[in-house]
Amino acid sequence: MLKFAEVVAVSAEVGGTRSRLAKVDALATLLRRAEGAAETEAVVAFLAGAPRQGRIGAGWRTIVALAPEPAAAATLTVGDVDRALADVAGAAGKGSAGRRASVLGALFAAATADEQRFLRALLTGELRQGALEGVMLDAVARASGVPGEGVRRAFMLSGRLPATAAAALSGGADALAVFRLELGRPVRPMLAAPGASLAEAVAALRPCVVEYKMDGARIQVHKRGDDVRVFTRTLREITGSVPELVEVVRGLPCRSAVLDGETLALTDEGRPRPFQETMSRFGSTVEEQVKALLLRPYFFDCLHLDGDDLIDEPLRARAAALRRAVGDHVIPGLVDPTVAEAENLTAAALAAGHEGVMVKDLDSPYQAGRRGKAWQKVKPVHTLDLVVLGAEWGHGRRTGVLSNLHLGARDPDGGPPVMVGKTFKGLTDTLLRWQTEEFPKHESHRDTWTVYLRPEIVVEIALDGAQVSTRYPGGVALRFARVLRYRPDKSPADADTIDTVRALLSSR
Ligand SMILES: Nc1ncnc2c1ncn2[C@@H]1O[C@H](COP(=O)(O)OP(=O)(O)OP(=O)(O)O)[C@@H](O)[C@H]1O
Repeated sequence: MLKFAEVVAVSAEVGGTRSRLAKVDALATLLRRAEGAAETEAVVAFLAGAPRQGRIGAGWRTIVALAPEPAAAATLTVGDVDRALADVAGAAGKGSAGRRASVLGALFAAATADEQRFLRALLTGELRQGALEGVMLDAVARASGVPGEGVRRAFMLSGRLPATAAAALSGGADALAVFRLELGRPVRPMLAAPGASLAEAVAALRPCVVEYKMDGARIQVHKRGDDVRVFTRTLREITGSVPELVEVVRGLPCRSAVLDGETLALTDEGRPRPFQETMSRFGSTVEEQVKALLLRPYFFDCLHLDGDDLIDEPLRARAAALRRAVGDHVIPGLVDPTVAEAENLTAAALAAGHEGVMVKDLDSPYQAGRRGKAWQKVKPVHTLDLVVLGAEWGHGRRTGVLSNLHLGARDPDGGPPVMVGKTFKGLTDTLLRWQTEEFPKHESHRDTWTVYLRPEIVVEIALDGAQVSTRYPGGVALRFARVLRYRPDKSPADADTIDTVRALLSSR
């Protein structure tokens, strides 16, 4: 039986080194020692910062207020903590608040000072480390002896890191092979790599499709008869917020389907409404709620149709299934166009207010969770998704307002984000107001000029490129960065990496 203190120690070790290899080693050593599925799942969930019970129903205030005298010796096991959290999460009905408080009180009282700190961070969500996923998958592969590809695939199909780890460690490759696309359970979306130019992307991927890259929000829709569910890019279910999409999909001429697409609302002139408005329909708080916006779906992929799994089929077959399944709701695009035709399509996409186009290899399978070369995006401006590390108080007209943002790129090895620049350009009054209200909720500390944040908020930045810098720790700084919009649909694990920023040095 693993001691909880061992998990806490490994978490500190992983956080304390920048070496990917050392992180993988430390995690794999611990995973090998876990006994049975429940213990493995709990260890992986703790290390990833997300208890497998999900939300346990105790608020932030309750948790930070728990400060009993720490235990002198580490006696808690992983199982003890996991059971206590299950108990707290399961408390329901009359007296449940009291029950939660007493179980949590006893748990904290049995914990050492280090364990208390870890638990507090775990339960307030501060420890949630999406960035650790890649490292953890490598560690699972190492500890189980299963090739990384098999582990990654099972995770992308299940979306569940603890269950993937438990299957790999208990049953190896055979247990992972059982993971399949399941109706009702979202898979990680396939992503696109930046393409250099339209002509190069078309030449590299031919035969290809070229489609509008619409400026909306990603959706994945699962239909089983009348049961329709809608998920976001981060696999959050939003079915209840988007009845009009549910209705469209219910009416499609198929029994069962898994569809991938983009959704947005249009103005009366048929141009895309601002991204923030679409996101506000997903229940986000970034901007004021915009009422009575009718979202429309534009589908571009089909992973399952009427009993057939298509995820490993080439795009050519998936696109044919898509047309059968959704008819008019297909995203605008051309199959196997000439470069001149693709250029006309791009001009039409930009003229209609969209971001650019996607070029996709017709022979490629659906690579869930991958940002591969089979899909390439071609956009006229560079954009990056960066993590907000802090914001400075403004001057003059902006006194008392959090303005100049500190921006960080993701460390692909799971370390803290690396600062690459600052900007206050592009911030509207609404965004400034929102920042000033929202940022203190994510504060880690502050000084006279700056409120520093936990790395939780992702912002999309437009820029002209990057330059070598001696001032910033990654050796690279953004050129002419300006804020485009906040990305509540992305977690810091989805942010662009320092390697992507460095790659811009050569692409000028
Ligand atoms: N035709 C399309 N095919 C695939 N994705 C599309 C298409 N049109 C719009 N999109 C959107 O573009 C995204 C894919 O681009 P990318 O892989 O760069 O993701 P991203 O990091 O969210 O990109 P960006 O920040 O540029 O939107 C998808 O997640 C989807 O929301």
